[in-house]
Amino acid sequence: MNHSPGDPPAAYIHFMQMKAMDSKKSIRDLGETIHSLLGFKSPINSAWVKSVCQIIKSLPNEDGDAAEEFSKIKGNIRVFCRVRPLTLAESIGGLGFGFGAVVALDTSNLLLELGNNKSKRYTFDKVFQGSSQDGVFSEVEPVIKSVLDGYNACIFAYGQTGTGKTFTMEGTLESPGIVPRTIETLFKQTEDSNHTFLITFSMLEIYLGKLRDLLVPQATRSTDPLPPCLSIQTDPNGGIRIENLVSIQVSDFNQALKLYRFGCQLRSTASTNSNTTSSRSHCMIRISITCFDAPERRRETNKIWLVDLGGSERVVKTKAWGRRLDEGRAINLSLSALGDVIHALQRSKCHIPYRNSKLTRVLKDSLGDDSKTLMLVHVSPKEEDLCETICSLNFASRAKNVRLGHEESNEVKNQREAAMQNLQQKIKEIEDERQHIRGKLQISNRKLEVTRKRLPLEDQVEPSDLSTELVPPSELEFTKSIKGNVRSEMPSFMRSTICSRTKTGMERQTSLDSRRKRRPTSQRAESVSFPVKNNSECNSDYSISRSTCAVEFNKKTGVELDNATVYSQDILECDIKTVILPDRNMSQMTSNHRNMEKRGSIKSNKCNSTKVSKVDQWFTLHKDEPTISGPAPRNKWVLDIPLLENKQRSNGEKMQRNGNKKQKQADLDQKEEDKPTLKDLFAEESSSSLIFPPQSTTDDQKDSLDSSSVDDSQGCCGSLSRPDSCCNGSEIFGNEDELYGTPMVQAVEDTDHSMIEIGGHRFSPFDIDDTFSISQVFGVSVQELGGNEDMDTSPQSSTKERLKSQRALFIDDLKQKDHGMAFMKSQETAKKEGAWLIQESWASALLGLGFLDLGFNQDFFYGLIL
Ligand SMILES: Nc1ncnc2c1ncn2[C@@H]1O[C@H](COP(=O)(O)OP(=O)(O)OP(=O)(O)O)[C@@H](O)[C@H]1O
Repeated sequence: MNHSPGDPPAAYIHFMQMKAMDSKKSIRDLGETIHSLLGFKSPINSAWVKSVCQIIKSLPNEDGDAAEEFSKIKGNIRVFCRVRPLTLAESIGGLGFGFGAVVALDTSNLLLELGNNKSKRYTFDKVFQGSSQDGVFSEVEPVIKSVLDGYNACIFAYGQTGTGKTFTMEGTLESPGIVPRTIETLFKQTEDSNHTFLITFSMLEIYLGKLRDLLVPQATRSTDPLPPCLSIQTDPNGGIRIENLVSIQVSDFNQALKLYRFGCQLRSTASTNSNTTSSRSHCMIRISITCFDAPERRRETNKIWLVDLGGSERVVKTKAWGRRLDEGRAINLSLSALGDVIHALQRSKCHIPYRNSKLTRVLKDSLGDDSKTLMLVHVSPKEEDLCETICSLNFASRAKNVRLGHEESNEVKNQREAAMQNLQQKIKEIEDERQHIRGKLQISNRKLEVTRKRLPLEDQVEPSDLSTELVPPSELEFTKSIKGNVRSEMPSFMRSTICSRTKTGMERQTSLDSRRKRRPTSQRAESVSFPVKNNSECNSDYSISRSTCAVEFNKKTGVELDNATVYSQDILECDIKTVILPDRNMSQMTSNHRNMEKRGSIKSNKCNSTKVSKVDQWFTLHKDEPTISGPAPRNKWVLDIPLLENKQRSNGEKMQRNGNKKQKQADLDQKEEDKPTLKDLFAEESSSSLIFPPQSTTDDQKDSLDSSSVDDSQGCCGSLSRPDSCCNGSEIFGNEDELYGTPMVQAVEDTDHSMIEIGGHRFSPFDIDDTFSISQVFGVSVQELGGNEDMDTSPQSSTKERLKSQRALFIDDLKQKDHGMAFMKSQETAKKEGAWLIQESWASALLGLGFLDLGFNQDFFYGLIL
C-alpha cells in the first residue's frame, strides 16, 4: 500500500474505525474506559460511573458541538500540538508504521498509549501529526493577521529537546518554518493594505539567563568593542521595551529574511545526546509594526514575538555535563518560570510572576490580557520519551485553559453598572448638599459680620480672641461659618457661652495659646435676680440672685493679670454667688448691679477679692451695705462658691499653683469640651458651697489647708476650711457631697416665650424633666432620688432628709467652732428663714415658671421645706 507523506496510514484508519465502534459500546464499559484512560490505580466504583453517565446523557449536543461551545469561551492562549514524525532509524527500530506511543486521533485530540492497554487523551486547538509546514502555518496565519489589526501576539514553540521546535519555527530552506512565513505574510498583507506600515526587526536570545542581541556580532577578539548590555524596561503604559536592543527597519521580506538568517547563525547551538543541532538558548524574534494612519487598529505600534524556546531536558537522560549542563538548567529554570506564569494566568491570580525570569519579563506584555498567544507544543512520538511527553502535554493543557480576557457574566455586569450608578447618584447628592451648606454658610457669615458691626466696641469680640492664630484661613472661615450658622438656628438657651463652648482640637489648642497671650477684654456672667412671693411665715418678698463676675484686661494700661487671675477667668462660670435679698431692695440691687456691669469698671485683678470683701463687710460689719453693688438689706444670705484664685493667693504658694495649673487647665478644657446641659449645669451648681462671714482662722487650719490637696471640682478646698485662709472671707462647710447650693436662676423673657436662665444658660421650662427639676434644683442628686437603697425612695422624703441633715451638720459645726453669737443668730435666722426660704423661693420660682405642668403641685414643693 503506497502512502503519500500526507496520507494517514492504514493503522490510523483502523484505529479510527475501532474508536467509532467503541463509541457505540454500552456505557457499561465507561468506567473501565475512563479507568484505562486516566490510568487510575484504584477502581472506579459504580456510583461514580452512574453519575458520569448521567452527565453524558444530559449533554445537549454531540462532542463536536460541545467542543465548539468550549472553544467559544476559551481564552486567548491557543495551543497547537505537533508530533514530530519518526525518523527513519526510529521506524526501523520497531515502531512499525511510524506511529508510536502518541497518536493524533483527529485534528484536536491526541491519544497517548501508556501500555498495558492504557492510554491518555488530550484535546488541543489543533493537533498536527504528519502535517506539512504549510499545514501548520495555515492554522497559525490568523494570529499573524491579528497583528496587523494592532494586537500584540506571541507564538512560541515549546517542548522537549529534539522534538522539532526549531524545525517548526525556522524550518529549512526547502520547508521554511513559521518565522520566515510570518515575515512574508506580514509584508504581503501590508502591501495589500491601504495603510502605510513601518516594520522593524529585532532578534535576541536568552542564553544562560542573559539577553544577547543576535543582530550584533559577538566580540571575538579582545580588542573588539563589547556589545551594549540589554536591559528590560517597562514603559509608562505597561509595555515592555528592551534597552539597547537593535531594531532594524525593514522595507521588504528579503531584508527581514536576511537579518533573520544572520541572527540564526549567531544563535547558541550545540550537539547533545538528544539533538545534534540542539538550541542552547531561547531564540526570540520581534517584529514591530507601526501604522500612523489607521485609527481602527488597536494601537499605533504593536509587535509579535516569535520564540523558539530551548528544549526541556532531563539531565539524567541527556547526560549533559559542564556547559551543556548549565545551559540545560538555565533553560529548565526559565521554562519553569513560564509554567508558573501560565499557571497563575490560568487561575486568574492577582499576582502573575512575570519577574521570575528574563523570558517571562520579556514576554509580559504578550502573554497577558489583550494579546494573542499561540503555543506550539512539540512532542516526541517515541515511547521512551513518554514521560517528557506527558509533562509537555500537561503543561500545554494548563496553558489552554488560560483565559486572558476576563469575560464578565451578564449578572456581574449588571451589578457593576448598578453599583456605579449608585455611586454617581451619591456623588451628586453630596455635591448638592455641599452647595447648599456653602450657601448657608455664606449667609451666616454675612449675618455674623453685620452683627459684629452693630455691637458696641467694648462688647465686640476681636477675631484674634477667637483663637484663630493657628487656624488656616480656609479652616477658620469654615469654622466661623459653621458657628455662625449653628448659632443662627439654635434656640438661645442652647447657645454656648464663651466658657462652655465646645471646641475642636485645633481650636482648643489655639485657645490655650491665646488664653496665655491675649485675654478677652471682658467676660461676664449675667446677674440673675427675680422676685418670688413668700408664702410662709416670713411675709417679706425675697429674691435669689447670682452676682456678676466681671473680668477686665486693660490693654491700654497694659495691666497684666497674674496667673491666678488669668486662670480664674477661665472658671468664672463656677464663681457663683447667690444672694437672698428682701424684695424691696432687689430692684435697686439689680439696677446697681447692671450699672456696674455696664461700666465695666471692676478691674479683673480686684474683681473677685473686692467682691468677696464686700460680701464679708456686708455680712460682718455693714449689714446694710450692698452685697456686691447697691445697698444690702438686712437678713440676707450670701451663698457663694469660693474662688480658686483667692484660695491660691491666700495660700501664697505660687509654685504649687503653677504645679497645679496644668491639671487645672486640663480639667477646664475638659469642662469646656462638654457642652453644658441643664443637668450638667445643676450638677455643677449643686457642688457649690455656701459663703459665710469671715471667721478667724487658726494656724492649724491654715496648715491643714496648705497641705491639703486641691481638687478643682470640689470648689476651693473640697473640705472644711477657714474662709479667710482660703477663700478671702468665704468659708466652706462640708465637702462637695455634703453641701448643696442654689443655682443662679433667673426668669427671662426670650423672644418667643418665657425662659429660665440658669448659670448664664437659658432653658425652656419644658426642657426640665420631673426628676431632674426636683432633684437638682434642691440639691439632691438624681441617683439619690432614684436608687439608693438606704434612703426613702420618695423624692420628697429624701430631699427633706438631706436638707435636714445638712443643716444640722452646718449648725453643729458652727457651734463647735464657737463662731460667735452674731453669726449664730444669723444662722438661726437662716435656719428659720434663710435656707428654707431659699427652698421656698425655689419652689415658688419653679411654680411660677410653670413647673406645675410637670405634675407637682404646690403642696409638694412646700413639703420639701424644713
Ligand atoms: N516535522 C518534522 N518533519 C521532519 N523532520 C523533523 C520534524 N520535526 C523535527 N524534525 C527533525 O528533527 C530533528 C530535531 O529537530 P529540532 O532541532 O527542530 O528539535 P528542537 O526541538 O529544536 O531541539 P532543541 O530543543 O534541542 O533545539 C531535526 O533534524 C529536524 O529536522
